Amino acid sequence: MKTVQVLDKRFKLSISEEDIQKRVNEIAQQMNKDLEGKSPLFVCILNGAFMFASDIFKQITVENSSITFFRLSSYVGTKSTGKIKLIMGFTEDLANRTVVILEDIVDTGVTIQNTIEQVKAHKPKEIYIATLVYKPEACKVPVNLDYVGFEIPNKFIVGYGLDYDLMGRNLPAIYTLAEDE
Ligand SMILES: O=P(O)(O)OC[C@H]1O[C@H](OP(=O)(O)OP(=O)(O)O)[C@H](O)[C@@H]1O
Ligand SMILES: Nc1nc2[nH]cnc2c(=O)[nH]1
Repeated sequence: MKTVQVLDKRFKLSISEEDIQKRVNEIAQQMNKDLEGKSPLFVCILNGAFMFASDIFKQITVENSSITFFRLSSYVGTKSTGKIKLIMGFTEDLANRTVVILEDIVDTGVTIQNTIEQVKAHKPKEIYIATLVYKPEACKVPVNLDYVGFEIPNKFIVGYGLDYDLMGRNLPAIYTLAEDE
């Protein structure tokens, strides 16, 4: 399937399901090496990262790994509102833990920056950051990403957890908004 229609917009295939799975696998294997002996706590940023987090976490073999969920929201349609809303915070104790933040996308960087601040407030031992997709041209804040699946141009994407007006999250590949949309 080379193009998809999501609501009123057309999107073109940009990262295939096979390429995503291959890259996710590589990242998970690297994490298994880096996190050995650290009893890491993975933090999935809902909603968008649920698919990435699930695919990564299934392949984590590090002893005493656990996962929790944190929910923020800022996008409406294809645009960021610039304001982050905290919808669901942490219930776990992050103090002195190795925390691995799992994001689907770092775009302007505002969400990841906000997440890092909130995680830091809980005094973790260290923080690793993983994102499946990164838009370097769009990112407005300095952020140190430990694991990046794909660097992509500054265009709106959908699929593999990412939505357009709540739709399209179930697509197993990533699609980019068509040029003429
Ligand atoms: O780098 P930024 O410009 O801040 O954008 C990245 C964030 O945008 C999306 O979340 P969204 O606010 O759409 O919520 P959702 O995950 O529930 O779709 C995505 O899941 C990231 O968390
Ligand atoms: N669906 C979607 N959500 C985003 N959040 C930040 N950037 C994007 C994007 O390109 N697509």
